[in-house]
Amino acid sequence: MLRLIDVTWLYQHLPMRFTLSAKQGEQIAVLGPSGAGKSTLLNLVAGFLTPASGTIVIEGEEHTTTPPSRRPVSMLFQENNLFTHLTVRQNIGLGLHPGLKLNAEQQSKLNLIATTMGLETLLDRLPEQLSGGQRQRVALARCLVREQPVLLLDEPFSALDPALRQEMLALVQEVCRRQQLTLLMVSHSVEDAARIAARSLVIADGRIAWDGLTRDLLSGKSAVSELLGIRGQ
Ligand SMILES: Nc1ncnc2c1ncn2[C@@H]1O[C@H](COP(=O)(O)OP(=O)(O)OP(=O)(O)O)[C@@H](O)[C@H]1O
Repeated sequence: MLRLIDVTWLYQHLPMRFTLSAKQGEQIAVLGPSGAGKSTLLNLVAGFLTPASGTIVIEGEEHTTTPPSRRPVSMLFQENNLFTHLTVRQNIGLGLHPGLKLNAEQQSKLNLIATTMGLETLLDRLPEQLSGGQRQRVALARCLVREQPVLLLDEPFSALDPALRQEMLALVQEVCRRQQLTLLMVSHSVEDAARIAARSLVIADGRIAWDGLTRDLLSGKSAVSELLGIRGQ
């Protein structure tokens, strides 16, 4: 369970305020125009930004000022998620232990997630020896191996070609269902959002301008559809 109560963040020109409640295991797409505050919302939940006021509750505990590493949250960015001098195995291992001292149980957890994500033959490669899709797969594996209940994805697959993007979305959806993860995923594509999230938020000018069913957005019937460039039939 995730709750944001009047969480504010002040950039000089754009005060932002978010109130939001998500059930455990709920998948939510975060949509809206460029510069509206989508990444800011995720960064507040992850703890990379500390709110000026308001309250953040995750899994029944207040985390408004908890540092990112101590929040029950994993976050995946659009790019630059991996350490270039570390192998795939080490990059995933960082999700389990910052000093990479893994015990037997952690080692087997790492191997299991690598197999689930189809990375078992790539474990000794460096990121530069991987394709863009494989790199994001490794980054996602590092998030998932931490087994945190909240997963935040900030346009994670937008640099990938459409077929690979669909494949990654299907993978995320399956993992979220299996592990009952609460997902917030920023996307520029309502179609991508619809594949993975029944519920969407539309952020505009630092506020949640709309919160409802993704299919209502897609149909173009909602007042905010226009904001996303969707026209009703
Ligand atoms: N560190 C910062 N200092 C000042 N302003 C910032 C900072 N980071 C972001 N902003 C501004 O805050 C606003 C919201 O940024 P944010 O990155 O949350 O938007 P976004 O909806 O994720 O946009 P995009 O879709 O383009 O990634 C933008 O106007 C941005 O220029």
